[in-house]
Amino acid sequence: MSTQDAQAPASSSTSAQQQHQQQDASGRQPSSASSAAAQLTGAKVELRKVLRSFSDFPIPGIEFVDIMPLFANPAAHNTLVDALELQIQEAFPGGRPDVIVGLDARGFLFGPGLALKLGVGFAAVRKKGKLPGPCVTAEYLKEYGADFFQMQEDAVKPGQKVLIVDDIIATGGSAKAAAELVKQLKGDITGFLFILEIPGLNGRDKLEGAPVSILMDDN
Ligand SMILES: O=P(O)(O)OC[C@H]1O[C@H](OP(=O)(O)OP(=O)(O)O)[C@H](O)[C@@H]1O
Ligand SMILES: Nc1ncnc2[nH]cnc12
Repeated sequence: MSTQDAQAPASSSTSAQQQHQQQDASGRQPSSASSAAAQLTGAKVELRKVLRSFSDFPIPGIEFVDIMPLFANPAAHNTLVDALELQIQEAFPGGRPDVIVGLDARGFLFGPGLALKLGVGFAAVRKKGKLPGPCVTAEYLKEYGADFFQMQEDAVKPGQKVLIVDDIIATGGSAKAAAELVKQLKGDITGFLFILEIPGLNGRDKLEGAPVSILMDDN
């Protein structure tokens, strides 16, 4: 194991919405936008401290970023979901999506909770052979192998606004395949949201036509 051990972020369980409504230390009511921006900046700092990484997992040469500590502690989990909600408001000003599409398996850790918080539906992209009924299929290559993804044919309705979410973008192969599935279902992809990016793999270059937002982006 390397880097930091899991720590709970200092953040309280105050929701993003509640935080908007609080006054600052001087007693003035800060603008909702600047309050949200400050909350988001603080959350990113705290969440970074919680991540850890493992060398040579699952195969030699891969530096594996472990996101599980984000979910091990309720304060970190709450900070994450609040931060993702704020990131969506900041990065995708066109309004809420109709559906959040999350990728098997780590996109399932926070995608449904985020969809619930936004009051929208959640749809699953699963590895081949796991979903019953008629499905659409797309092949993809990722950082350490090839695979197939599927979605149920009725998971997204034609014209629905779709936000695709996953924990990590590495080569971008998984997210690209998820986008192909949404396009097969005639969904309208409004964007891609990731918690973090593995640098040096140019994953974003594979995702054309919709904005990409990364919560823990260094830029
Ligand atoms: O950008 P890419 O190169 O496609 O890599 C990113 C994908 O790889 C990881 O999933 P993985 O396939 O390891 O499956 P898991 O979520 O089931 O662990 C990660 O959760 C992303 O989905
Ligand atoms: N380096 C990495 N760490 C964690 N998850 C990954 N998925 C693809 N590449 C990864």
